[in-house]
Order: sequence, then C-alpha cells, then structure tokens
Amino acid sequence: MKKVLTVAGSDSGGGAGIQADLKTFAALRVYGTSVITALTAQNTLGVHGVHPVPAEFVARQLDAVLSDMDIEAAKTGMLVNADIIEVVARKVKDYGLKQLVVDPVMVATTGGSLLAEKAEAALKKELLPLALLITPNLPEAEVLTGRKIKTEKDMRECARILHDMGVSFVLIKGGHLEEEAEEAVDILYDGANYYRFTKPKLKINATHGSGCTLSAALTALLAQGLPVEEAVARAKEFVFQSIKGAFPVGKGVLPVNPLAML
Ligand SMILES: Nc1ncnc2c1ncn2[C@@H]1O[C@H](COP(=O)(O)OP(=O)(O)OP(=O)(O)O)[C@@H](O)[C@H]1O
Ligand SMILES: Cc1ncc(COP(=O)(O)O)c(N)n1
Repeated sequence: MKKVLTVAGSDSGGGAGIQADLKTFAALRVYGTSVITALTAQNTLGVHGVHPVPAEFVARQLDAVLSDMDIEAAKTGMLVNADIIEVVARKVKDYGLKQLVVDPVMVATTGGSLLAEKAEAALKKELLPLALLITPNLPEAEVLTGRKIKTEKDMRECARILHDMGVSFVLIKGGHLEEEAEEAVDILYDGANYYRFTKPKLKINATHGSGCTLSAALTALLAQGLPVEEAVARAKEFVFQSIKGAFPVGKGVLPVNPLAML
C-alpha cells in the first residue's frame, strides 16, 4: 500500500482538514500519515478558535514521519503562519519530496481565517516553487495573483501567472464561479495546455471540506502513479460523489462524505 502525508489543521467537527484527508486516504486505499499544524475549535457553523502548533513541533512531526517512511506523495492544507510554511518548505527540500500538492487554504467556507495575512508572501516565495500541483479556489487564486476572477478566461490567465511562479501544474477550482451556474468547472494548466474538467453543480449546501477532499484524493491518486490529468478527473469525480453522498451533520454547512462510495 502506498504511503502518503497530509500537513494540515484539525477540524474538531470532522468535516475538513486532517479529518477529511484521512477519510479520503482510507477510501482510496492509501496509508495516511498526518502532521498537524493547528487545532481548530470548529463545527458546521464556523471556526470558533485556532490553536497553532509551534513551528519547531511541526518540524519534529515531519522528521518523525519522513525519516521513517517512504512517502510517495504529500499535501498541505491549513498552514497557519509564515514560520510553519518555512519549516514545511525546508523539510520538503531536505527529504526530497517530489509529489507535493499545495492546497493554499486561507479562509474556511463558513468564514474564519486559516492563514495569517502576512504568511501569503511566504506561501508564494517558499512553498509554491516546490509544488507539483497547486489547487486554489477562486478567492485564493485572486489573492495569490492580485487579479479578479469573473470568467473562465480569467481562471486561465491566473493559472498561467501561478505557473510562472514555479508550480508545475495549476488547478483552479471554479466551485465559486457563479452561484447559479449549472456546472462546476475546474481548469488545469501544465505550462503548455489547458484542460477543462466539468461536473453538474449539485444544488446542495454540502461543500464543507470539498477542497480538502479534492487535494487529498489527488495526493492519493498521484501516489498510486496516475498522471496528473487523469488524477484530476478521478479526484473530481470522487468529490462529486462525496458532495452527493453528504448527510445531515450539525446546523450549518454540510460536510462532504468521502466514505460515500464505500
Ligand atoms: N455544488 C457543487 N457541485 C459539484 N461540484 C462542486 C460543487 N461545489 C464545488 N464543487 C467542486 O468541488 C471541488 C472543490 O471546489 P471549491 O471551489 O468549492 O473549492 P474550495 O472552496 O477550496 O472548497 P472548500 O469548500 O473546501 O473551501 C472542485 O472540484 C469544484 O468544482
Ligand atoms: C482545519 C481546516 N482546514 C481546512 C479548512 C477549509 O475547508 P472549508 O473551506 O471546506 O471550510 C477548514 N475549514 N478547516
């Protein structure tokens, strides 16, 4: 069984972060390890508190996993602050992790900041050049590029700008493109070609954890040797089924259900 790693925050409500990632890894039959960057006191209604892990203890967790196990692919989610970003970037280089998926998590679906504003520069400078694949949603792509995104043409333009920052593959998620849209469109750019991935937009308020689940699925599928374009198609289908298979949990935004297909 392939071994993978998530570097992310804990969601006490079980819908996003580490919890979504480990469910996704198990559903896709890879062995999941986890380096926790922060505890969040969170539920389906919002983020009620963030307790960051000291950067040196993030380093210790990374050493524990990476010095012992042969990790085929890793993802990052909530990284909290610039100190943690720097530690993660250093360890990715030290251990020669090649298949790194960066989900540049900034704000929770329910609101609530998950990354210090000052850390955006560190994310761009330290981590993006090490990423095989980056998976921003539209607000994250806007922050990283300084552009507004209103159309698919804007998505393609931002993907090109992010590729120029040193990322091999850029996947811009269009879940937030138009409230009333019939399709959820994502755009992948590899420096030469654009690929368009589309699924019907499900009319249910069940997107808590959808971004985490997508990047975790991509990590699992890359670890299993799929080429990036095929991994994106499979991961998008996985998220679609996870949204479709959501069930009531709490009083707010429904969490996706990565176990829906089991
Ligand atoms: N209503 C929907 N129906 C089908 N697919 C969707 C829907 N909303 C989002 N998606 C898909 O889910 C994935 C995550 O997209 P989204 O743009 O919501 O990312 P995100 O904002 O990072 O997610 P999160 O809600 O976890 O923050 C993408 O592949 C997107 O196309
Ligand atoms: C610990 C953690 N990591 C990531 C997210 C983003 O997920 P979402 O945008 O679906 O709330 C989150 N809410 N909590």
